[in-house]
Amino acid sequence: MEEWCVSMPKIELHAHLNGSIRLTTLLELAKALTENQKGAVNISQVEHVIMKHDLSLTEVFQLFDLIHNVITDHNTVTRITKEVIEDFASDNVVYLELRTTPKRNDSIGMSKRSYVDAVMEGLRSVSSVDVDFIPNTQDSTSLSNLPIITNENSRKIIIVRLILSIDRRETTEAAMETVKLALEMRHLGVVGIDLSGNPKTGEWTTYLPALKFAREQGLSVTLHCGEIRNSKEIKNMLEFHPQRIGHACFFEDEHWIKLKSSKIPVEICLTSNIRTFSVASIEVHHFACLYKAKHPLVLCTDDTGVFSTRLSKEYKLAANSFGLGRWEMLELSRNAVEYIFADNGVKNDLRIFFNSVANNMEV
Ligand SMILES: CNc1ncnc2c1ncn2[C@@H]1O[C@H](COP(=O)(O)O)[C@@H](O)[C@H]1O
Ligand SMILES: [Zn+2]
Repeated sequence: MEEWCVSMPKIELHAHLNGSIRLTTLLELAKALTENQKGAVNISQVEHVIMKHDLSLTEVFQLFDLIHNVITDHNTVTRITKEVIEDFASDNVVYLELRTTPKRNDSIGMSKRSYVDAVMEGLRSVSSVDVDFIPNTQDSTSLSNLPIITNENSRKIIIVRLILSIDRRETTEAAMETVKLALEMRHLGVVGIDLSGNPKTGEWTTYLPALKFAREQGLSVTLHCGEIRNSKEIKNMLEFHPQRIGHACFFEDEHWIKLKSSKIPVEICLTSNIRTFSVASIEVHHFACLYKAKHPLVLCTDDTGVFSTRLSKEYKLAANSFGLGRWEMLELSRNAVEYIFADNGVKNDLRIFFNSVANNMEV
């Protein structure tokens, strides 16, 4: 089962760059900080938090602060991007929407733009697999060259698009700057905007002007929605009708009704929800109910580093917990093609690709 989940081509639509850092890299970088830089970082604390199995949402956001204190300069951003892409590709993810919060740090001359440029440099510097990240003007991707069944010897190809995140700690102006940056960088593969960050912080309405502007300009929008109990926010977010939402853990009856009639696809992050106690146990996870109702769904990892997971593990967990067979898993993966933010050229190539995988599959 595990091997099958790895070999099956997959689509990842909810992965945060800094949360997907390799833990070995995080520790290496934390240890290499100079005494001066160490000021903000307590190494034994980093080690302690990394080793913990379950993390409350509060602890998760403390860990993100630690990670951000270690990943400060452009070269490090480039390095972790490269490693994250290699890790997703080795798990046979063929299409990845990677999201990250553009960060400004005046003391080292980092602007939101130069941060995203450093991410782009990371995409460019991957050499072990072919990375398709610049939208093609000829309406076709390198996927058309992909062998139908990936085997040991075939060279891997991964299509990567970027989503820029707004952190719930930011101001309306900072959010607007992120949206404008996304618009400027569309030709470089930026396809959407995400609202994330500690759900206990701030009001999502602070970002409404930026989110509305993004949508008016044709960017796709995904919102972290219902990570904590907040009935009014969930209701208003659904009324905004984003292209996708993430999590949907603390939904009440009226929210389920709204969600189901809206057909908004949900990015499901099983391990993340269990580890942060957002859902009591896998047996009662809302995946089962939405899957049964044939609601648009996509399995995602959220933060592979922080939650020690990979997309193949999420599929295996779903298969074991909800009794999905190989065919159902492939269908789940294939359906995600319909919810991607990239253009129709990419969508068509992925449809053709998954069709041939399905036609050649031995069940
Ligand atoms: C556990 N569930 C979650 N809920 C909300 N926001 C999350 C998150 N996981 C990650 N992030 C958001 O992504 C940032 C790290 O990646 P980047 O620095 O953007 O690459 C976190 O600081 C947080 O804002
Ligand atoms: Zn997330």
